[in-house]
Amino acid sequence: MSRPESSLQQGLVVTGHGRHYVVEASDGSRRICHPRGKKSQAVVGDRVQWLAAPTGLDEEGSIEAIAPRRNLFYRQDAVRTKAFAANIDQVLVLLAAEPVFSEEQLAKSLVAAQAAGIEVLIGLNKQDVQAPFERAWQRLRAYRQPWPQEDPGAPAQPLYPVLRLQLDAQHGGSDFAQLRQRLQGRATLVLGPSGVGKSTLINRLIPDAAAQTAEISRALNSGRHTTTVTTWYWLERASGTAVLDSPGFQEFGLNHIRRQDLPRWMPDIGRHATGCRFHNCSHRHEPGCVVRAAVAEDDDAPPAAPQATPPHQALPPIAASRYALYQRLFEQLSS
Ligand SMILES: Nc1nc2c(ncn2[C@@H]2O[C@H](COP(=O)(O)OP(=O)(O)OP(=O)(O)O)[C@@H](O)[C@H]2O)c(=O)[nH]1
Ligand SMILES: [Zn+2]
Repeated sequence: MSRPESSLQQGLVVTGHGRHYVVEASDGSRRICHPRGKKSQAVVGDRVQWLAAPTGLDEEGSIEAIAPRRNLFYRQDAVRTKAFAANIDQVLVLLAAEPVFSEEQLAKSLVAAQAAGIEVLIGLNKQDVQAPFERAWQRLRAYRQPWPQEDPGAPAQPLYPVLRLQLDAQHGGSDFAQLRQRLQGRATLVLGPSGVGKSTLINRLIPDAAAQTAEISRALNSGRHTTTVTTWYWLERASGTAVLDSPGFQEFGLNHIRRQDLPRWMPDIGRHATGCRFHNCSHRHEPGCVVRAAVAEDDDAPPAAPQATPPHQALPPIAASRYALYQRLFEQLSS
């Protein structure tokens, strides 16, 4: 009996668990695929070539090849650093008035995203919980601080976009329209600690998300809670607008990042780190360090007048909390 040979097709990995992946074909249909061979480790967001099993034999396909990735995002568990998503345009770090967030976790996720060449934005949810929201908003002051751009003609931009959200309300919060705009045409990975409103956001953006996840976990038969799996949801396939739900970011790690590269991924440190006496200055104890000289006395002090010495003119000071984080991350990372 001769069977028709199936041919290679293009697909997108929309979720995966163990050695099972859900691959979406160009017509939107989805099926479970196994990777061919032991080494190929696909992650969500991978563009793959897959082969359908001959009709009538098996529903499951096989992943034959993974296309080169634009970027790759890592997370950390107790034992190792693991890639978990690829080809992402943007990371949204979602925080909330409550629970109180860890600035170290925030800084780490920003560093990881930037090191992967991915744009970032921060959302602060639960605007209705007023006093805690105000405290959290103040804690984000260094992140909201406008910085002059490298191009002297360009207007100053916040270190990171920080959006005020109220995701369980009809209006979505002061900056919800801006969030929608920033999501448009991009694949955005949503990161954030437990309880900040990630599910609320996903369900709001994708009304049938719960049904989709139920279907996927049935298909994968994972028997696990589905938020342990990163999943790709389309908001609008035609424009390439998608959001990716992800496991909580307490598992976040930076072991793949070299500590001497840290200033590149902490733009407030990096922008100042151009005039130190030693070219390999670690910005911790060296004489003639421009970074240490630029650290604000403390975070509650009014912003110091910009230093007038070129080439650092008009750069704002580095917040003391950000410099402390730099030191801590530097010590955590391997050389
Ligand atoms: N007050 C207030 N509560 C909100 C807002 N958005 C979400 N919540 C509530 O915050 C709680 C946590 O929201 P979830 O969407 O489950 O948070 P999550 O980030 O998915 O949490 P995990 O599933 O633990 O990762 C829920 O009780 C929501 O109803 C908001 O804007 N204001
Ligand atoms: Zn220095």
